[in-house]
Amino acid sequence: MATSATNLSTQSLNRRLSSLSISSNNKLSAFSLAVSHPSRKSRFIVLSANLDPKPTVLVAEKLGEAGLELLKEFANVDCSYNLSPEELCTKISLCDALIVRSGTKVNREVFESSGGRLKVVGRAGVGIDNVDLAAATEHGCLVVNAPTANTVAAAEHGIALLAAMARNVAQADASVKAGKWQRNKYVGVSLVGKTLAVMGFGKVGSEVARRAKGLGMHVIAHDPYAPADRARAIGVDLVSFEEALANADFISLHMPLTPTTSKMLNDETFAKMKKGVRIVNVARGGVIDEEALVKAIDAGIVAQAALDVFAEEPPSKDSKLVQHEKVTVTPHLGASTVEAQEGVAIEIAEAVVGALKGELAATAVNAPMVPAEVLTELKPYVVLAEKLGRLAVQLVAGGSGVKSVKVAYGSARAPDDLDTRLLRAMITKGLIEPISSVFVNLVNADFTAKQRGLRITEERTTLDGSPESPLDFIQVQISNVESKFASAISDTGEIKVEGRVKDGVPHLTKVGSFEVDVSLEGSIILCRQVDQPGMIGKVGSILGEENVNVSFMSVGRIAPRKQAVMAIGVDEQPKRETLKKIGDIPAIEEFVFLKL
Ligand SMILES: NC(=O)C1=CN([C@@H]2O[C@H](COP(=O)(O)OP(=O)(O)OC[C@H]3O[C@@H](n4cnc5c(N)ncnc54)[C@H](O)[C@@H]3O)[C@@H](O)[C@H]2O)C=CC1
Ligand SMILES: O=C(O)C(=O)COP(=O)(O)O
Repeated sequence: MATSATNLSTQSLNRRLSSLSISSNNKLSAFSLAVSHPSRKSRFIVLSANLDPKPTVLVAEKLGEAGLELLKEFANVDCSYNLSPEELCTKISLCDALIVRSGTKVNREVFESSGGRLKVVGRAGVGIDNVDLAAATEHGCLVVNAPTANTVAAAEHGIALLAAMARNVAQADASVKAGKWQRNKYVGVSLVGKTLAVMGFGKVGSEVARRAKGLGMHVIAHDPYAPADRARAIGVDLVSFEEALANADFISLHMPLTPTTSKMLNDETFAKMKKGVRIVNVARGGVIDEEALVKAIDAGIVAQAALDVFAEEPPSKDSKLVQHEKVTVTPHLGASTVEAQEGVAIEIAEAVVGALKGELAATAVNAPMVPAEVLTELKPYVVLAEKLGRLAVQLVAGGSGVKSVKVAYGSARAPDDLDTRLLRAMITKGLIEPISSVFVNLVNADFTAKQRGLRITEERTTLDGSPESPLDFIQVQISNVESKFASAISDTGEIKVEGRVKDGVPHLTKVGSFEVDVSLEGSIILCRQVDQPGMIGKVGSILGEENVNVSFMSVGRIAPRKQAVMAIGVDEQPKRETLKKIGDIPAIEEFVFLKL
């Protein structure tokens, strides 16, 4: 890896070659050019090009070796720890994926600086409060995490802090090392028979509860979203927030940091706690109002606290909370066991590699998670959905402005058995990409549609028949627009295209009110003509003369010798003159060429 910075002034632009990334075989793998433009607000525009077919993964915090090995099999891996925010923003334009732990803020500026190249952010752990999910989604960047591999480590650390706090282990240790022997000062309290309130009964919370029961504690839990049967199975009572506060001798926090949980423990809530309560936090510092905690300790409401996490990390050296003798602290070590870090590294490397390969991630945070078996089944319908979107939008006459799209799914399956989020996203992609420079994927589809004022409604028709295949047909209708191919307008006035999957291949089966049957591969010419003999031959020979290969032809007609629509699948894009020759055939009333 080499970095060079050279100043090249021009009249109006101040360009700076910000970084050069050289792959291990010393070939230039990518470059980025940072341009600061005086007339624009933005500090710089990053132009970058990837000259290496292998994607580049920036690992910005320490990751287990096994995960790095997995990444290296597939990508160029750049391990650069302790980057400043500016360095991260500069480097990111050369990266397809970024892997972080809790110590890196992946904010909006990071996504903006990536110049669209960053496709995946992998959080090697659970909490994604350090990643700006809205910005990621707006930039079409998938965020994945590693939600399971550090659960036990975090729960064990919670229990370690609970016991260490109750028996003053850290304070007594420091005292002995300072040459003292203060046996009376460090008398502790017992855990057995005490009530522990677990706040947030998810993966870590339930493992803490299980272990605390083993220590003879009475465990209650508060979690508005936890299933009661999971709590019952462990022998834990789910209670209200107020009940938990009023009854707990110990409170252990295990919820994510969200706008709702931010400063959940504050002056008001400390006042509702049992006098002498002890608090453990291995979740996120921000769920406690730290100033209020210091006050509650000094007022004798809270007897002790044991904290692994802080609102600001690292906390300031003179933090009253950290320095308080009744507070035991660790530097965010919950996930830091050898075993957990290996597990997390593998879990995140697999998720990031899968996402870079275009697979749908099982641990996606900002996109629908689609189980592998559902995906296999839906695959051809996903292709069909995108192609129908592409066809429909190309039928709109310029300037009409697409605002309202109705998608109808015909299926013999019960509505609950058909998850259409993936299909809707692909239709959106098909509708938007041909008419804009925006890149649409599963992550940003709904956001992009909303931003463009595109309203997509879905309707399902439950059909009789076999629920073996997930869908019978998909229809895309665009309302309140004119069409450049009038025959695509249905009886009810919308542009309408319908498709089906036949033998695993997506087919166009209806245009407006005309039934056709053409496989959706290559591109399509649609012609409306007066139904008469010889039309297929005439059009076919014009295309043949111009060396355009016809893959499929189908004619749909209202009645013999009346109007018909001919759909012709072509492998190559015909030249403008060739299309004109088709249009000049006297019986052809209108025609359109559609790129798939
Ligand atoms: N200190 C460390 O190194 C580690 C910290 N963590 C943190 O621990 C926390 C829990 O992680 P997991 O159990 O894996 O997550 P999880 O998602 O399995 O569980 C979180 C639970 O909190 C509940 N919850 C959400 N809002 C709540 C509210 N207002 N009140 C009560 N409960 C609420 C959810 O329903 C869920 O059951 C997260 O904040 C995570 O970032 C996790 C691993 C290591
Ligand atoms: O997984 C989590 O939520 C954690 O807090 C662990 O953080 P870390 O990966 O150790 O920086």
